[in-house]
Amino acid sequence: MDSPCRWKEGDPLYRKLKGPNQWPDEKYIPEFKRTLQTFIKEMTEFSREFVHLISLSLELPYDALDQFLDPPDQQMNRLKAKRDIYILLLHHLFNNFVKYPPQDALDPEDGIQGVGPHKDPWLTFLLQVNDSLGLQVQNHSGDWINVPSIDNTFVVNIGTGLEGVTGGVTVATTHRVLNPSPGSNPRISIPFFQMLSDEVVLKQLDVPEEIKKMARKDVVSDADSTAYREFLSKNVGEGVLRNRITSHRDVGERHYPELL
Ligand SMILES: O=C(O)CCC(=O)C(=O)O
Ligand SMILES: [Fe+2]
Repeated sequence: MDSPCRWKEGDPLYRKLKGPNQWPDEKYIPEFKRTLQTFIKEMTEFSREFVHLISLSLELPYDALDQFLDPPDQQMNRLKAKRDIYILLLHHLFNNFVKYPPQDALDPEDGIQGVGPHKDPWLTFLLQVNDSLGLQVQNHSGDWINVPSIDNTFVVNIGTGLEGVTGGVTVATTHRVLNPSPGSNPRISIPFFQMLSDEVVLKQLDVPEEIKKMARKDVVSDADSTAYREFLSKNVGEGVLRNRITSHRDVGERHYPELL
């Protein structure tokens, strides 16, 4: 779970993208590391069961999607954190992770968009910790719909990789986050990303014809899907690296100029 950096001279560059977790000092946040390690372990097991349910609902063997994931004991999943979490944790204990301040607390130059329209890579399980609105999903007609927080409930986002391997039956969720309206509380969320194995090349599964017919052809999305095409032509590690350096060009120019 505490992934070491696996890259060594001569290895593909994408192996540099995974490194050890940066835990805050226990003296400031006692139990933080242990609590989160438990959370990640339980989410890893739960998300594994969840992909089995997706396979079964597509009338495939329960483990049909496992080939795209690392074995359970080596799988590295990802929680998203922002730096100010550590400060928040001192006050509220565990349940805070990504914080979206209300619009009136933002620098006007930064706009009100917490995260722009996009699709995730594979499967995301999102805990909305408090009830400040911000997350929106785009329906098939192109309208943006608020996603309210419901107690003890995960929001599950389907990603482009999963859409690709099911031949479009499980449509990737286009979503975005707006900062909460002026005067609201900050919005807090904990996204858990189930990660694909870097070494696999995604390929379409043999989904039965009568299920494949259910794939929608008329989906409107404000997010483009180039990442998905990358995933189908190269292994996942290459696709992720290329996607990161194009979405964060400044970082790409500094660390991977030869790839741009
Ligand atoms: O914070 C959220 O609620 C969603 C964040 C998100 O969409 C992402 O990190 O991919
Ligand atoms: Fe997302």
